[in-house]
Amino acid sequence: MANNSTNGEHQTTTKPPPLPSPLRFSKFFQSNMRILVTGGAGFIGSHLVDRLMENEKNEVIVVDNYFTGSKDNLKKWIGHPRFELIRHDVTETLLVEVDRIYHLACPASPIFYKYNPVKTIKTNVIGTLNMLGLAKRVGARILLTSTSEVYGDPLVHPQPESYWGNVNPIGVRSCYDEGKRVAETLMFDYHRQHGIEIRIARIFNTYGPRMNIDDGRVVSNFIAQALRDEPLTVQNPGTQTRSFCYVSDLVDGLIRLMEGEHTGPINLGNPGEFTMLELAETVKELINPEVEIKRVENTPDDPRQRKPDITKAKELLGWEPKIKLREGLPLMEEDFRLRLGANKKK
Ligand SMILES: NC(=O)c1ccc[n+]([C@@H]2O[C@H](COP(=O)([O-])OP(=O)(O)OC[C@H]3O[C@@H](n4cnc5c(N)ncnc54)[C@H](O)[C@@H]3O)[C@@H](O)[C@H]2O)c1
Ligand SMILES: O=C(O)[C@H]1O[C@H](OP(=O)(O)OP(=O)(O)OC[C@H]2O[C@@H](n3ccc(=O)[nH]c3=O)[C@H](O)[C@@H]2O)[C@H](O)[C@@H](O)[C@@H]1O
Repeated sequence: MANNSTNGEHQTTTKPPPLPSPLRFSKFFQSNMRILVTGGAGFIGSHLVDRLMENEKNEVIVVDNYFTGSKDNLKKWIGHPRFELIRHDVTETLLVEVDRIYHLACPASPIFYKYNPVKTIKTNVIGTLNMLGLAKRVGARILLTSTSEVYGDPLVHPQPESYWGNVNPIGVRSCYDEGKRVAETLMFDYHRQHGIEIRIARIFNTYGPRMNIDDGRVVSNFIAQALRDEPLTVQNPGTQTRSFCYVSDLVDGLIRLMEGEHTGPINLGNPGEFTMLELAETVKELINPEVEIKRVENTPDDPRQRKPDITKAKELLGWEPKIKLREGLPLMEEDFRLRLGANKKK
């Protein structure tokens, strides 16, 4: 079972990238970097937009269909002269003059991506094709937010980028994990065939403020449950593991990857690994020591373990996460308290 040998990073292209639009060289052109963020109204996307907007040389355009995202996440930028927000579904074509494309659009919570699996596949395949077509037409560099789910239920632990994965192609999660695998394939085919500048991040579970309260993912579920005095629902067996990365660390990694020299795929995640029972105990201790922990049925094909090998991110991007789970959970708790109107217990 070993690691597989052919990894994208070594497959170079001989074609030069296409030239940007002639408008880029016109005397009226402003020196700003124009950046498209698909899925920018979502959890990670809106934090990425905040960071990109801090640089006064950046203009940011967000496209989103608001399936799981919300204008609320971007309210501080609406009306800003360097910011534009477009209601658009990435399964339809789009033409905008941009230099960079951060392609995040895709529901990420298993509950939401399984809700309409055909739409999830279309978003991953047709959506990524459309964004690659745009990148080709305007000469933009494009970054795909892929996922640790491309490793499926991994038989190698921790997971390096060279591992090809253990994925069920016909299961209820396949719309997402196989969808992202095809999206990665498309990225490399456009790179080899058309010289497009690509970047691929394989993101491991990320958490933080602005996650939807009823998002269904484990960290947001446990925090909301603890604040509502509801039992923390640990899905069986409870020994399955995940590694949780705080969103500000992740955004830093995404920007380093986009502006660096390497195509990836590169794992971005926090190697701290916890069982779901350990996570529940930690949330209970930090947020509500009285809350009950309840065992519930799991869903099919739930990966049993996940932990990123981040050697490449360290060496090639000089990146590693700074915020530990015990530091990140209280930051998220504060945001959830405000939104739920839950007072702190003395
Ligand atoms: N959060 C994580 O732990 C994690 C882990 C691995 C990968 N990722 C990837 O990162 C990206 C962002 O994840 P997130 O956690 O912010 O999720 P999210 O659901 O909060 O954000 C996704 C955004 O994409 C939008 N969207 C969905 N389908 C669309 C479509 N067809 N057209 C236009 N917009 C569409 C949604 O409305 C939402 O604003 C996703 O691509 C996800 O696969 C996230
Ligand atoms: O890291 C990733 O690549 C992926 O991480 C998550 O996928 P998953 O880890 O399955 O997300 P959760 O729904 O948060 O589940 C994590 C674990 O917690 C368990 N869980 C979930 C919810 C809950 O209430 N209780 C509970 O024990 C699940 O069984 C699972 O074992 C994201 O939602 C995916 O979009 C992302 O691509």
